[in-house]
Amino acid sequence: MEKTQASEMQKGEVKEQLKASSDGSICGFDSLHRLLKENLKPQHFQEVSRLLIGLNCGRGLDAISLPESVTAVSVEHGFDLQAFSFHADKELLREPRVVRVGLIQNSIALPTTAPFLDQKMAIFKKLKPIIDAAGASGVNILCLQEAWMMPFAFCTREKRWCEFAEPVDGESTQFLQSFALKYNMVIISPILERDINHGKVLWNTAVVIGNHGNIIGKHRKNHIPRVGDFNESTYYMEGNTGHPVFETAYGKIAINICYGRHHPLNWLAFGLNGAEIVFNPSATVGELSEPMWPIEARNAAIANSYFVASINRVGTETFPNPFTSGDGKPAHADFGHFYGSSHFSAPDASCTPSLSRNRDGLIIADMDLNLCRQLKDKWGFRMTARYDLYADTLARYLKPDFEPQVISDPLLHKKY
Ligand SMILES: NC(=O)NCCC(=O)O
Repeated sequence: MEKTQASEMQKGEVKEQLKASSDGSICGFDSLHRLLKENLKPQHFQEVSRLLIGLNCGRGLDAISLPESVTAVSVEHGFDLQAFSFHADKELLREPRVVRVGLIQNSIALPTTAPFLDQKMAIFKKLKPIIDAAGASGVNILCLQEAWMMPFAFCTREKRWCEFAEPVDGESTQFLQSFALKYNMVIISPILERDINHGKVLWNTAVVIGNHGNIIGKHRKNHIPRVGDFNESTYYMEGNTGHPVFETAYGKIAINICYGRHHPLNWLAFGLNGAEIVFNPSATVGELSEPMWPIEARNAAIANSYFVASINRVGTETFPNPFTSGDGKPAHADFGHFYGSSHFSAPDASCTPSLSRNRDGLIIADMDLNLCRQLKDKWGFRMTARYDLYADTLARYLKPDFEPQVISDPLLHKKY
Protein backbone atom coordinates (compact mmCIF):
# COMPACT_ATOMS: atom_id res chain seq x y z
CA MET A 1 0.00 0.00 0.00
CA GLU A 2 1.18 3.51 -0.80
CA LYS A 3 2.53 5.37 2.24
CA THR A 4 0.21 8.32 1.71
CA GLN A 5 -2.78 6.02 1.32
CA ALA A 6 -1.91 4.32 4.64
CA SER A 7 -1.56 7.61 6.48
CA GLU A 8 -4.89 8.80 4.99
CA MET A 9 -6.46 5.62 6.35
CA GLN A 10 -4.91 6.24 9.74
CA LYS A 11 -6.28 9.77 9.73
CA GLY A 12 -9.70 8.32 8.89
CA GLU A 13 -9.44 5.90 11.79
CA VAL A 14 -8.46 8.68 14.19
CA LYS A 15 -11.44 10.73 12.96
CA GLU A 16 -13.69 7.72 13.52
CA GLN A 17 -12.31 7.31 17.06
CA LEU A 18 -12.80 10.98 17.85
CA LYS A 19 -16.36 10.74 16.64
CA ALA A 20 -16.90 7.77 18.93
CA SER A 21 -15.35 9.71 21.81
CA SER A 22 -17.76 12.62 21.43
CA ASP A 23 -20.33 10.38 23.17
CA GLY A 24 -17.99 10.24 26.17
CA SER A 25 -16.70 6.75 25.42
CA ILE A 26 -13.06 5.79 24.89
CA CYS A 27 -13.02 4.69 21.25
CA GLY A 28 -16.47 3.19 21.69
CA PHE A 29 -15.68 1.49 25.04
CA ASP A 30 -17.16 2.89 28.19
CA SER A 31 -14.04 2.44 30.31
CA LEU A 32 -10.32 1.88 29.89
CA HIS A 33 -10.66 -1.47 31.64
CA ARG A 34 -13.26 -2.65 29.14
CA LEU A 35 -11.23 -1.38 26.19
CA LEU A 36 -8.22 -3.39 27.39
CA LYS A 37 -10.23 -6.48 28.21
CA GLU A 38 -11.84 -6.55 24.78
CA ASN A 39 -8.62 -5.93 22.87
CA LEU A 40 -5.92 -7.90 24.69
CA LYS A 41 -5.33 -11.62 24.78
CA PRO A 42 -6.50 -13.00 28.16
CA GLN A 43 -2.95 -13.59 29.47
CA HIS A 44 -1.85 -10.14 28.32
CA PHE A 45 -4.90 -8.59 29.95
CA GLN A 46 -4.07 -10.42 33.21
CA GLU A 47 -0.53 -9.04 33.24
CA VAL A 48 -1.62 -5.54 32.26
CA SER A 49 -4.22 -5.63 35.05
CA ARG A 50 -1.63 -6.79 37.57
CA LEU A 51 0.49 -3.75 36.79
CA LEU A 52 -2.31 -1.28 36.19
CA ILE A 53 -4.66 -2.06 39.07
CA GLY A 54 -2.38 -4.07 41.33
CA LEU A 55 -2.96 -7.15 43.44
CA ASN A 56 -4.83 -7.38 46.72
CA CYS A 57 -3.36 -9.94 49.13
CA GLY A 58 -1.41 -11.35 46.20
CA ARG A 59 -4.28 -11.81 43.77
CA GLY A 60 -6.75 -9.95 41.59
CA LEU A 61 -9.90 -8.55 43.17
CA ASP A 62 -12.92 -10.87 43.32
CA ALA A 63 -16.15 -9.61 41.79
CA ILE A 64 -19.10 -9.75 44.19
CA SER A 65 -22.38 -11.11 42.95
CA LEU A 66 -25.32 -8.88 43.80
CA PRO A 67 -29.01 -9.83 44.11
CA GLU A 68 -30.64 -10.46 40.72
CA SER A 69 -33.26 -7.82 41.49
CA VAL A 70 -30.46 -5.22 41.72
CA THR A 71 -28.93 -6.27 38.41
CA ALA A 72 -32.40 -6.06 36.85
CA VAL A 73 -32.85 -2.50 38.14
CA SER A 74 -29.48 -1.48 36.67
CA VAL A 75 -30.54 -2.86 33.27
CA GLU A 76 -33.96 -1.22 33.45
CA HIS A 77 -32.51 2.19 34.35
CA GLY A 78 -29.38 1.85 32.22
CA PHE A 79 -26.77 2.41 34.92
CA ASP A 80 -23.40 0.70 35.16
CA LEU A 81 -23.21 -1.67 38.13
CA GLN A 82 -19.95 -3.15 39.37
CA ALA A 83 -18.97 -4.77 42.67
CA PHE A 84 -15.66 -6.05 44.07
CA SER A 85 -14.14 -7.30 47.27
CA PHE A 86 -10.89 -6.15 48.92
CA HIS A 87 -9.48 -8.72 51.33
CA ALA A 88 -7.06 -8.36 54.24
CA ASP A 89 -4.87 -11.03 55.78
CA LYS A 90 -6.51 -13.11 58.49
CA GLU A 91 -5.45 -11.95 61.96
CA LEU A 92 -5.30 -14.00 65.16
CA LEU A 93 -6.47 -11.33 67.59
CA ARG A 94 -8.94 -9.30 65.52
CA GLU A 95 -12.00 -10.35 63.61
CA PRO A 96 -12.22 -9.05 60.00
CA ARG A 97 -13.91 -5.64 59.84
CA VAL A 98 -15.68 -5.81 56.49
CA VAL A 99 -17.81 -2.87 55.39
CA ARG A 100 -19.70 -2.56 52.13
CA VAL A 101 -19.27 0.83 50.48
CA GLY A 102 -21.15 2.26 47.50
CA LEU A 103 -20.49 5.21 45.20
CA ILE A 104 -22.99 6.77 42.81
CA GLN A 105 -22.10 8.80 39.73
CA ASN A 106 -24.75 10.45 37.59
CA SER A 107 -25.52 12.99 34.92
CA ILE A 108 -28.09 15.72 35.48
CA ALA A 109 -31.66 14.81 34.62
CA LEU A 110 -33.07 17.87 32.83
CA PRO A 111 -31.56 20.62 30.68
CA THR A 112 -30.10 23.52 32.69
CA THR A 113 -32.81 25.75 31.19
CA ALA A 114 -35.59 23.92 33.06
CA PRO A 115 -37.08 25.54 36.20
CA PHE A 116 -34.67 24.99 39.09
CA LEU A 117 -37.06 23.03 41.28
CA ASP A 118 -37.90 20.73 38.36
CA GLN A 119 -34.18 20.13 37.79
CA LYS A 120 -33.60 19.21 41.42
CA MET A 121 -36.68 16.97 41.67
CA ALA A 122 -35.70 15.21 38.43
CA ILE A 123 -32.29 14.41 39.93
CA PHE A 124 -34.00 13.05 43.07
CA LYS A 125 -36.24 10.89 40.85
CA LYS A 126 -33.31 9.65 38.80
CA LEU A 127 -31.25 8.76 41.87
CA LYS A 128 -34.01 6.94 43.75
CA PRO A 129 -33.66 3.56 41.97
CA ILE A 130 -29.86 3.75 42.20
CA ILE A 131 -29.93 4.48 45.94
CA ASP A 132 -32.49 1.72 46.39
CA ALA A 133 -30.16 -0.61 44.48
CA ALA A 134 -27.35 0.30 46.89
CA GLY A 135 -29.62 -0.31 49.87
CA ALA A 136 -30.87 -3.63 48.48
CA SER A 137 -27.23 -4.67 47.94
CA GLY A 138 -26.53 -4.18 51.65
CA VAL A 139 -24.34 -1.10 51.24
CA ASN A 140 -23.29 0.27 54.66
CA ILE A 141 -21.81 3.59 53.55
CA LEU A 142 -22.93 5.39 50.39
CA CYS A 143 -21.43 8.54 48.88
CA LEU A 144 -22.85 10.74 46.13
CA GLN A 145 -20.92 13.06 43.80
CA GLU A 146 -19.98 16.69 44.52
CA ALA A 147 -22.98 19.08 44.48
CA TRP A 148 -25.13 16.16 43.34
CA MET A 149 -28.41 18.11 43.65
CA MET A 150 -27.69 20.60 40.87
CA PRO A 151 -25.87 21.16 37.58
CA PHE A 152 -22.23 22.13 38.14
CA ALA A 153 -22.97 25.70 37.13
CA PHE A 154 -19.94 27.34 38.76
CA CYS A 155 -18.28 27.75 35.36
CA THR A 156 -20.81 30.44 34.46
CA ARG A 157 -20.09 32.84 37.35
CA GLU A 158 -23.77 33.77 37.18
CA LYS A 159 -25.24 34.27 40.63
CA ARG A 160 -28.67 32.88 39.88
CA TRP A 161 -27.37 29.33 40.44
CA CYS A 162 -26.97 30.22 44.14
CA GLU A 163 -30.68 29.50 44.40
CA PHE A 164 -29.83 25.80 44.45
CA ALA A 165 -28.11 26.17 47.85
CA GLU A 166 -29.74 24.55 50.88
CA PRO A 167 -29.15 24.48 54.62
CA VAL A 168 -27.48 21.34 55.96
CA ASP A 169 -30.89 19.98 57.02
CA GLY A 170 -32.61 21.05 53.77
CA GLU A 171 -34.61 19.06 51.25
CA SER A 172 -31.67 17.08 49.83
CA THR A 173 -30.65 15.91 53.29
CA GLN A 174 -34.27 15.08 54.12
CA PHE A 175 -34.58 13.11 50.86
CA LEU A 176 -31.52 11.02 51.79
CA GLN A 177 -32.38 10.63 55.48
CA SER A 178 -35.29 8.36 54.59
CA PHE A 179 -32.94 6.00 52.66
CA ALA A 180 -30.39 6.06 55.52
CA LEU A 181 -33.11 4.97 57.92
CA LYS A 182 -34.67 2.43 55.58
CA TYR A 183 -31.40 0.70 54.74
CA ASN A 184 -29.44 1.31 57.99
CA MET A 185 -26.92 3.09 55.78
CA VAL A 186 -24.53 5.99 56.37
CA ILE A 187 -24.89 8.47 53.48
CA ILE A 188 -22.47 11.22 52.49
CA SER A 189 -24.32 14.01 50.72
CA PRO A 190 -22.17 16.69 49.06
CA ILE A 191 -24.32 19.79 48.50
CA LEU A 192 -24.14 23.51 47.87
CA GLU A 193 -24.78 24.72 51.42
CA ARG A 194 -26.39 27.96 52.55
CA ASP A 195 -25.26 28.78 56.09
CA ILE A 196 -28.39 30.37 57.52
CA ASN A 197 -26.82 31.37 60.85
CA HIS A 198 -23.84 33.14 59.32
CA GLY A 199 -25.28 35.71 56.95
CA LYS A 200 -26.66 33.10 54.55
CA VAL A 201 -23.24 32.59 52.96
CA LEU A 202 -22.52 29.63 50.69
CA TRP A 203 -20.19 26.68 51.17
CA ASN A 204 -19.34 23.53 49.25
CA THR A 205 -20.24 21.00 51.92
CA ALA A 206 -20.52 17.28 52.53
CA VAL A 207 -23.26 16.35 55.00
CA VAL A 208 -22.73 13.06 56.83
CA ILE A 209 -26.00 11.30 57.58
CA GLY A 210 -25.85 8.48 60.14
CA ASN A 211 -27.42 5.05 59.70
CA HIS A 212 -30.33 6.11 61.96
CA GLY A 213 -31.14 8.98 59.60
CA ASN A 214 -29.49 11.48 61.97
CA ILE A 215 -27.10 14.21 60.85
CA ILE A 216 -23.67 13.34 62.28
CA GLY A 217 -21.94 16.46 60.99
CA LYS A 218 -20.57 18.27 57.98
CA HIS A 219 -17.29 19.07 56.28
CA ARG A 220 -16.67 22.07 54.04
CA LYS A 221 -14.37 21.88 51.01
CA ASN A 222 -10.90 23.07 52.00
CA HIS A 223 -9.41 23.93 48.61
CA ILE A 224 -11.37 25.98 46.08
CA PRO A 225 -10.23 25.73 42.45
CA ARG A 226 -9.34 28.65 40.25
CA VAL A 227 -8.35 26.62 37.21
CA GLY A 228 -9.85 26.47 33.73
CA ASP A 229 -13.60 26.90 33.91
CA PHE A 230 -13.72 25.95 37.59
CA ASN A 231 -14.61 29.43 38.83
CA GLU A 232 -15.92 28.20 42.16
CA SER A 233 -14.46 31.01 44.27
CA THR A 234 -17.12 33.27 42.71
CA TYR A 235 -19.60 31.37 44.89
CA TYR A 236 -17.91 30.13 48.09
CA MET A 237 -14.65 30.35 49.94
CA GLU A 238 -12.23 27.88 51.52
CA GLY A 239 -13.90 25.75 54.20
CA ASN A 240 -13.63 26.35 57.94
CA THR A 241 -14.19 22.86 59.30
CA GLY A 242 -10.59 21.57 59.33
CA HIS A 243 -10.09 17.87 58.69
CA PRO A 244 -12.86 16.09 60.60
CA VAL A 245 -13.07 12.33 60.77
CA PHE A 246 -16.55 10.99 61.42
CA GLU A 247 -16.77 7.90 63.60
CA THR A 248 -19.74 5.99 62.21
CA ALA A 249 -21.29 2.59 62.89
CA TYR A 250 -19.16 1.24 60.04
CA GLY A 251 -15.77 2.86 60.52
CA LYS A 252 -13.96 6.17 60.61
CA ILE A 253 -14.58 8.18 57.46
CA ALA A 254 -13.59 11.56 56.06
CA ILE A 255 -14.36 13.58 52.94
CA ASN A 256 -11.75 15.31 50.78
CA ILE A 257 -13.93 17.26 48.37
CA CYS A 258 -12.77 17.33 44.71
CA TYR A 259 -9.89 19.78 44.18
CA GLY A 260 -8.53 18.89 47.65
CA ARG A 261 -7.20 15.73 46.02
CA HIS A 262 -4.35 17.72 44.48
CA HIS A 263 -3.07 18.61 47.98
CA PRO A 264 -1.12 15.80 49.65
CA LEU A 265 -1.19 17.54 53.04
CA ASN A 266 -4.98 17.63 52.90
CA TRP A 267 -5.01 13.85 52.48
CA LEU A 268 -2.40 13.55 55.24
CA ALA A 269 -4.44 15.56 57.76
CA PHE A 270 -7.45 13.25 57.36
CA GLY A 271 -5.10 10.32 57.88
CA LEU A 272 -3.55 11.84 61.01
CA ASN A 273 -7.06 12.22 62.43
CA GLY A 274 -7.56 8.49 61.98
CA ALA A 275 -9.59 8.11 58.77
CA GLU A 276 -9.96 4.57 57.45
CA ILE A 277 -11.88 5.54 54.31
CA VAL A 278 -11.59 8.95 52.64
CA PHE A 279 -14.23 9.84 50.07
CA ASN A 280 -13.39 12.18 47.20
CA PRO A 281 -16.68 13.41 45.71
CA SER A 282 -15.74 15.32 42.57
CA ALA A 283 -16.79 17.14 39.44
CA THR A 284 -14.01 17.25 36.92
CA VAL A 285 -13.60 17.12 33.15
CA GLY A 286 -11.47 15.03 30.85
CA GLU A 287 -9.40 17.68 29.20
CA LEU A 288 -8.32 19.12 32.55
CA SER A 289 -7.63 16.23 34.89
CA GLU A 290 -8.19 12.74 33.51
CA PRO A 291 -4.54 11.58 33.59
CA MET A 292 -4.29 12.73 37.23
CA TRP A 293 -7.50 11.02 38.34
CA PRO A 294 -6.39 7.43 39.03
CA ILE A 295 -2.93 8.44 40.25
CA GLU A 296 -3.79 10.96 42.95
CA ALA A 297 -6.38 8.77 44.66
CA ARG A 298 -4.19 5.73 44.60
CA ASN A 299 -1.17 7.58 45.87
CA ALA A 300 -3.22 9.00 48.76
CA ALA A 301 -4.42 5.52 49.69
CA ILE A 302 -0.87 4.16 49.65
CA ALA A 303 0.79 7.08 51.46
CA ASN A 304 -1.84 7.27 54.21
CA SER A 305 -2.71 3.57 54.66
CA TYR A 306 -6.44 4.08 54.14
CA PHE A 307 -9.03 3.36 51.46
CA VAL A 308 -9.95 6.11 49.00
CA ALA A 309 -13.33 6.25 47.28
CA SER A 310 -13.35 8.49 44.19
CA ILE A 311 -16.59 9.73 42.60
CA ASN A 312 -16.94 11.92 39.53
CA ARG A 313 -20.07 13.11 37.77
CA VAL A 314 -20.94 12.09 34.19
CA GLY A 315 -21.94 13.86 31.01
CA THR A 316 -21.76 17.27 29.39
CA GLU A 317 -23.77 20.07 30.99
CA THR A 318 -24.65 22.94 28.66
CA PHE A 319 -25.60 26.32 30.09
CA PRO A 320 -27.91 28.99 28.62
CA ASN A 321 -25.27 31.72 28.28
CA PRO A 322 -21.75 31.22 26.88
CA PHE A 323 -18.90 32.10 29.27
CA THR A 324 -15.15 32.57 29.19
CA SER A 325 -12.65 31.91 31.96
CA GLY A 326 -9.82 34.29 31.22
CA ASP A 327 -7.79 31.63 29.44
CA GLY A 328 -8.05 33.04 25.93
CA LYS A 329 -10.42 30.32 24.76
CA PRO A 330 -13.48 31.31 22.73
CA ALA A 331 -16.70 31.70 24.70
CA HIS A 332 -18.35 28.34 25.21
CA ALA A 333 -21.49 27.07 26.91
CA ASP A 334 -20.23 23.87 28.54
CA PHE A 335 -17.38 22.65 30.73
CA GLY A 336 -16.52 19.69 28.52
CA HIS A 337 -17.19 16.10 29.44
CA PHE A 338 -17.42 14.96 33.08
CA TYR A 339 -15.80 11.56 32.74
CA GLY A 340 -17.29 9.54 35.60
CA SER A 341 -14.75 6.73 36.21
CA SER A 342 -15.59 6.38 39.90
CA HIS A 343 -13.53 3.72 41.66
CA PHE A 344 -11.89 2.55 44.90
CA SER A 345 -8.20 2.48 45.86
CA ALA A 346 -6.78 0.43 48.71
CA PRO A 347 -3.78 1.01 51.00
CA ASP A 348 -1.96 -1.94 49.43
CA ALA A 349 -1.89 -0.15 46.03
CA SER A 350 -4.65 -2.25 44.50
CA CYS A 351 -7.70 -0.59 43.01
CA THR A 352 -10.94 -1.53 41.33
CA PRO A 353 -11.68 -0.97 37.65
CA SER A 354 -13.57 2.27 37.11
CA LEU A 355 -17.23 2.82 36.39
CA SER A 356 -18.29 3.94 32.96
CA ARG A 357 -16.96 7.14 31.46
CA ASN A 358 -20.34 8.11 30.06
CA ARG A 359 -23.14 6.40 31.98
CA ASP A 360 -24.65 6.72 35.44
CA GLY A 361 -23.31 4.08 37.76
CA LEU A 362 -23.12 2.40 41.13
CA ILE A 363 -19.87 0.80 42.22
CA ILE A 364 -19.74 -1.28 45.37
CA ALA A 365 -16.77 -2.64 47.28
CA ASP A 366 -16.42 -4.79 50.35
CA MET A 367 -13.36 -3.68 52.23
CA ASP A 368 -11.80 -5.30 55.27
CA LEU A 369 -10.64 -2.26 57.22
CA ASN A 370 -8.02 -4.42 58.95
CA LEU A 371 -5.99 -3.86 55.80
CA CYS A 372 -5.23 -0.27 56.92
CA ARG A 373 -3.29 -1.29 60.04
CA GLN A 374 -1.72 -4.24 58.25
CA LEU A 375 -0.21 -1.86 55.71
CA LYS A 376 0.92 0.51 58.47
CA ASP A 377 2.74 -2.38 60.10
CA LYS A 378 4.21 -3.58 56.80
CA TRP A 379 5.48 -0.33 55.31
CA GLY A 380 5.78 1.75 58.48
CA PHE A 381 5.04 5.04 56.72
CA ARG A 382 3.70 6.54 59.96
CA MET A 383 6.89 5.57 61.77
CA THR A 384 9.32 6.62 59.07
CA ALA A 385 7.62 9.95 58.29
CA ARG A 386 9.53 12.94 59.70
CA TYR A 387 6.62 15.03 60.93
CA ASP A 388 8.98 17.09 63.11
CA LEU A 389 11.02 18.11 60.05
CA TYR A 390 7.94 18.89 57.99
CA ALA A 391 6.38 20.90 60.84
CA ASP A 392 9.59 22.88 61.21
CA THR A 393 9.77 23.63 57.48
CA LEU A 394 6.11 24.62 57.38
CA ALA A 395 6.46 26.86 60.44
CA ARG A 396 9.44 28.62 58.85
CA TYR A 397 7.70 28.83 55.45
CA LEU A 398 4.74 30.64 57.01
CA LYS A 399 6.93 33.45 58.29
CA PRO A 400 7.18 36.56 56.06
CA ASP A 401 11.00 36.44 56.24
CA PHE A 402 11.18 32.80 55.09
CA GLU A 403 14.11 31.96 52.89
CA PRO A 404 14.23 28.66 50.98
CA GLN A 405 16.92 26.28 52.22
CA VAL A 406 19.07 26.17 49.10
CA ILE A 407 22.78 25.41 49.11
CA SER A 408 24.24 26.74 45.89
CA ASP A 409 27.31 25.26 44.29
CA PRO A 410 29.97 27.93 45.00
CA LEU A 411 31.38 27.21 41.54
CA LEU A 412 28.04 27.88 39.84
CA HIS A 413 28.77 31.51 39.02
CA LYS A 414 32.55 31.26 38.78
CA LYS A 415 33.93 32.35 35.43
CA TYR A 416 36.60 30.00 34.06
N1 LIG B 1 -14.94 20.63 41.53
C1 LIG B 1 -13.65 20.89 41.51
O1 LIG B 1 -13.06 21.23 42.51
N2 LIG B 1 -13.05 20.74 40.32
C2 LIG B 1 -11.74 21.19 40.06
C3 LIG B 1 -11.10 20.49 38.94
C4 LIG B 1 -10.25 19.37 39.39
O2 LIG B 1 -9.73 19.38 40.51
O3 LIG B 1 -10.06 18.45 38.60
